[in-house]
Amino acid sequence: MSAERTRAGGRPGGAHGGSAFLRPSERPREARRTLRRLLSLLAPYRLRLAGVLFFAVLSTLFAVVAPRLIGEVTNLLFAAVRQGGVGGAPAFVPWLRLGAIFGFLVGIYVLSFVASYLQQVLMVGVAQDVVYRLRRAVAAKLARLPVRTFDERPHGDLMSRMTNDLDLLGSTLQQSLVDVFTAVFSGLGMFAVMLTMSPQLTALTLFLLPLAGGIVSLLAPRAQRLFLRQQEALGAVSAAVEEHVRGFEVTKAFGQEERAERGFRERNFELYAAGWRAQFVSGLIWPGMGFVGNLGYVLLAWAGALQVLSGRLSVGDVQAFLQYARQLNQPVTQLANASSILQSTIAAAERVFRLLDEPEEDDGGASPLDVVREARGHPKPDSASSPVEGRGSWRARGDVRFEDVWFAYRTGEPVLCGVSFHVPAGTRLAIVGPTGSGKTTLVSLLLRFYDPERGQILLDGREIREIPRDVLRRQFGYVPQDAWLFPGTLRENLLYGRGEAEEEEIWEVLRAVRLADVVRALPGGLDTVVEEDEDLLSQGERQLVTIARVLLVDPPVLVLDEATSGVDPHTERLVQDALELAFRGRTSIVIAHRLQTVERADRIVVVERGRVVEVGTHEELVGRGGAYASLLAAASR
Ligand SMILES: Nc1ncnc2c1ncn2[C@@H]1O[C@H](COP(=O)(O)OP(=O)(O)OP(=O)(O)O)[C@@H](O)[C@H]1O
Repeated sequence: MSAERTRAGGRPGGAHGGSAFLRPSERPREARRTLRRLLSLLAPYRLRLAGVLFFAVLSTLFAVVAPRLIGEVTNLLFAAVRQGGVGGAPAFVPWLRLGAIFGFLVGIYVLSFVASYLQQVLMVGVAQDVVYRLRRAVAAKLARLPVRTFDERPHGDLMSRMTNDLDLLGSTLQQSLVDVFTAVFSGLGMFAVMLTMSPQLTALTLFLLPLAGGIVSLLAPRAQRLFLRQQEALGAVSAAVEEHVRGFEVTKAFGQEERAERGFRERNFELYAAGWRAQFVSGLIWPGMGFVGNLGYVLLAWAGALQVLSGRLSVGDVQAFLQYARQLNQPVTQLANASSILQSTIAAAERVFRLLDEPEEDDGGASPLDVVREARGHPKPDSASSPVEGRGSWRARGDVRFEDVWFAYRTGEPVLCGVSFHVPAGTRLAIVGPTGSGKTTLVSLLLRFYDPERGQILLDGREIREIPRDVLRRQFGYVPQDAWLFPGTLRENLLYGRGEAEEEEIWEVLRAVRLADVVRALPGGLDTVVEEDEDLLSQGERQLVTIARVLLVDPPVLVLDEATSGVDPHTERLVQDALELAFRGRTSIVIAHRLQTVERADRIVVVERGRVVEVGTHEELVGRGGAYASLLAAASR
């Protein structure tokens, strides 16, 4: 171990800071399997890792050799002083020999330093490469996960795979692994030298070494528990602060400042008490270890002195030995530290691998269904232009049919109960119903974010499960309720579903939805970067962008979740006009909130609690005086 590293490792923590073994570490569930998988990730870097090992051995040279050589210096000086007699000047000082030893020491020091540097460089490259590859794999995986996975987990949880877990993996590979290598090599090296010098003193050192570890194993679990409590208390304080800040106006409006402050004071005191205890107990560990270490040191010095007196060891040897004994503590604490970090890292890697192993959205167009259908003697509808075979070019006519569709997000809580309706190609369907009745779910099933539990959905007479997912989704242009533009340029947002288009075509669409002037007035035109939170574009203009996006794709079916938030009457008219343009010549399925949209629909489906309760045109349904008429009456109230 090089001198720098030894010093840096004097107080364990290394790159991760603090004493890792004092922090509660997570336990991986399948450590072996995860470790094997991690190693297989490292396999392509075999050569570079061999280099890391080689340089790790070299970098420990100084720590292993230096005390022995300095002991040699002591022996030479001691002999010279003895020759001169007590108080007299030494008769002969072997300057040449001393100079050679010091020169050698400097050489080894430089060599250790360079080796340590090269080892870092190699390891950083490997670590960054592995994490880069994993990050790409996770990103690709997220794109292939079914929507259900996102429902079932908090988004923060998934994001944390990408950030915290992969970061920890990177820094451990970069630092802790190197620490482990150097700790092992320097520990073994020093042990071997000590053994050659004095087996008795080595045995004594080995006996004393675990005593310091005993202090750690006595106090560390307690400290870990206390740190956990401190973390919980900190969480409670953060929650209180958030409440304070976010609910500031409500707290004030209801005159609850004092209550809020009292709550905060209590939690703050709990944090103070928990923090004090955790720091106190963990603070005992280092002095305790120091104390035991020093006692051992004294014992070793005494035993060494006895050996010198009996003529079995020289003074320089004992001095070297004492230095080794001191240094030996460092790899031991470093290993203890690294083992805790490694455990957390394996737990993090396990979470990443679990995500990578999540079942993906199947491709759709599952040929088994085709096979079954054909085996039963049903010809494939429209087989001349099959979406499976003509993957790239197939275009539906746009005939959509729901047949007795049942669906539940959670088993036993059906959201759709036997829904059936038909949207002939080129017609417009409005879906209306109270909030929570299942309108959005219908659209989610059509786009195959989820699959029905029973019944089927047909596009041009073909079960949508038989159509490859990518082909299916290309048939739909989706205008979501929330006109969300992702961070990027306006051009990228417009071409999101299309990839590329002629400049003129983009402007044509922009003119059609009457956005051209607005875009021209933007500082960067089409290349203006639109951020989520800034207001270069108004809400209505953002809606127009999402409509223009669909027009550029020109899909056979338009699915629109009509925005509920109102915009000014002028923009509202622009949006309506743009939508009319988008509806033209294609099948349209609209979750409608505006009367105007509903009135113009060829057919209206009224959904209530997951069931279709009425189907008909506006006039028919008004005349019937049923659910639709009540909805209208409620809306105009
Ligand atoms: N991802 C989900 N996981 C679990 N339950 C869900 C999920 N999405 C919707 N639900 C539930 O399914 C039911 C139907 O929801 P859906 O969003 O389809 O209704 P909606 O008619 O579109 O309502 P709104 O008009 O308010 O958008 C509701 O009870 C809702 O709470």
